[in-house]
This record gives sequence, C-alpha cells and structure tokens, in this order.
Amino acid sequence: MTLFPVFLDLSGKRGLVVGAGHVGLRRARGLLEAGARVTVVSPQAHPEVRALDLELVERAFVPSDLEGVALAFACTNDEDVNDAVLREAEARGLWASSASRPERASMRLGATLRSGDLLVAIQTGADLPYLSQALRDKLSAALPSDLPIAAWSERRAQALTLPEPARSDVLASLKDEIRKAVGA
Ligand SMILES: C[C@@]1(CC(=O)O)C2=NC(=C\c3[nH]c(c(CCC(=O)O)c3CC(=O)O)Cc3[nH]c(c(CC(=O)O)c3CCC(=O)O)/C=C3\N/C(=C\2)[C@@H](CCC(=O)O)[C@]3(C)CC(=O)O)/[C@H]1CCC(=O)O
Ligand SMILES: NC(=O)c1ccc[n+]([C@@H]2O[C@H](COP(=O)([O-])OP(=O)(O)OC[C@H]3O[C@@H](n4cnc5c(N)ncnc54)[C@H](O)[C@@H]3O)[C@@H](O)[C@H]2O)c1
Repeated sequence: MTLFPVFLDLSGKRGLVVGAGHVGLRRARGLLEAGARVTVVSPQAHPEVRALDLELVERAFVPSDLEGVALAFACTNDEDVNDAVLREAEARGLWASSASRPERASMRLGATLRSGDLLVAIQTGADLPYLSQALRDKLSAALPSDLPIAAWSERRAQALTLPEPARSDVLASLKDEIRKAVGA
C-alpha cells in the first residue's frame, strides 16, 4: 500500500486517545505539543498522563467519545477495543490509528525528529518501527545543529518580492548555500 504523507495543523482541534498506557502517553504528549486539545479515555492511566493539561475520562471507551473529535488514536492493550475505535471512527468519517492493528487503520505514524519547527517523519510502510527509528537516529546524528533556518526563510520570502532576474539569482544562490550547509 502506498501511503500519502501529510503534516497536520491540529491547533485548537480535539484529539481522542483511547488507552492511557505508555503508547497513549506518547500520543497525548505529541498532540499537546502540536497545540491540540486532548481527551484521554482509559480505566487506568499512566501516572504521567495525570500531570498533563488534558481531559482524562476514567472508564472504558464508548463510541460517543468520538463526538466533537478531529482524529482518534486507539492505544489500548485490547485488540478488540482498538478495532472498535477504528470502526466507529470510520463510521463518522474520522482518521484513526491503532497501536496494535496498524494495517487496519486509516492513519499510520512514524518515527519523528524535531529541531525547532523542522520536522522529519519516517514511515517504513512495512510496520517496522526498528527501521524507522534507526533511520531517524542516523539522520539526527548527521543533521547540523546550527542551521540558520529562520534567516534562510526570511531571505527566501524577501527574494520572492524581487523582480526578475534578481529574484531567480538570489533564490539560486540561497538554494546552493542551503545544499552546501546540509551536505546535499
Ligand atoms: C516509531 C514509533 C512512533 C510511535 O509510535 O510514536 C513507532 N513505534 C515506536 C516504538 C515502539 N514500537 C514497539 C515498541 C515496543 C518494544 C519493541 O518491540 O521494541 C516500541 C517502544 C516503545 O513503545 O517505547 C512495538 C510495536 N510497534 C507497533 C506494534 C504493532 C504491530 O507491529 O502490529 C508493535 C508491537 C507491539 C507488541 O506486540 O507488543 C506498530 C507501530 N509502531 C510504529 C511506530 C508504526 C510503524 C512505523 C514504521 O513502520 O515506520 C506502527 C505500525 C504503529 C502506527 O502506525 O502507529 C515509536 C518510536 C518512538 C520514538 O522513539 O520516537
Ligand atoms: N505503536 C507502538 O509504538 C507500540 C509500542 C508498544 C506497544 N504497542 C501496542 O500498543 C498496545 C498498547 O501498549 P501500551 O504499552 O501503551 O499498553 P499498556 O498496557 O501500558 O496500556 C494499555 C491501556 O489501555 C487501557 N484500556 C484497556 N481497555 C480499555 C478500554 N476498553 N477503553 C479504554 N482504555 C482501555 C488500559 O487501562 C491501559 O491504560 C500494546 O498492547 C501493543 O499491542 C504499540
């Protein structure tokens, strides 16, 4: 299956996390980092989930938990519950992922690498987190830590306001400088 890569702006949207073990904790943190509002539904919760700024509902999942939600993460240790979350999400036209049945889900996750706003996500397409993590670590070690990304972005924005041929000249030299800086 060929997956479509996309980066979501979740600010102000509600994400539902079903199951508050260590995978649910990772999903809740990731959603909060992205500015989403988060509801976690789980009878038991990892202690670190309680410390987060989210709504924790301490009971088993029911389909109405999906009301008002933009996307859902099935992270329980019960495959039937994770399947039910996928099924109910699908019925409501919502994207959902499953920690235990990824191949049945409409949404897959990957290993991620962040440096400021720079975000790299790696998905093997083969349910092989060891490979995506290994590639992420390799890329992380190779990435220069002091890239002047904001300054480059500002120079590009300014160049786009220039008339030709200045615009193309400035953009070409910026492109060369960036490729050299990252060793491409
Ligand atoms: C990269 C990362 C991102 C993330 O999940 O955040 C990620 N797994 C991570 C960690 C991790 N995964 C597992 C352990 C337990 C210990 C171990 O086995 O080592 C740990 C360690 C831990 O949890 O700490 C085992 C595991 N993983 C999956 C299953 C189910 C299955 O295989 O069916 C099982 C077997 C469960 C079991 O049977 O117990 C499934 C998936 N895991 C994916 C991604 C997706 C594939 C991505 C790809 O192919 O590229 C996919 C398909 C899910 C999806 O699409 O959402 C994250 C790194 C976090 C980081 O370091 O940043
Ligand atoms: N994708 C990944 O990266 C990854 C990594 C490790 C494990 N896994 C898979 O994900 C599953 C979850 O892993 P974990 O380590 O977070 O498990 P865990 O056992 O730590 O947590 C499971 C949570 O689900 C909750 N739960 C159980 N039934 C529920 C229900 N009906 N409604 C709501 N919540 C319910 C439990 O109370 C618990 O908080 C594992 O069983 C495994 O299959 C995936």
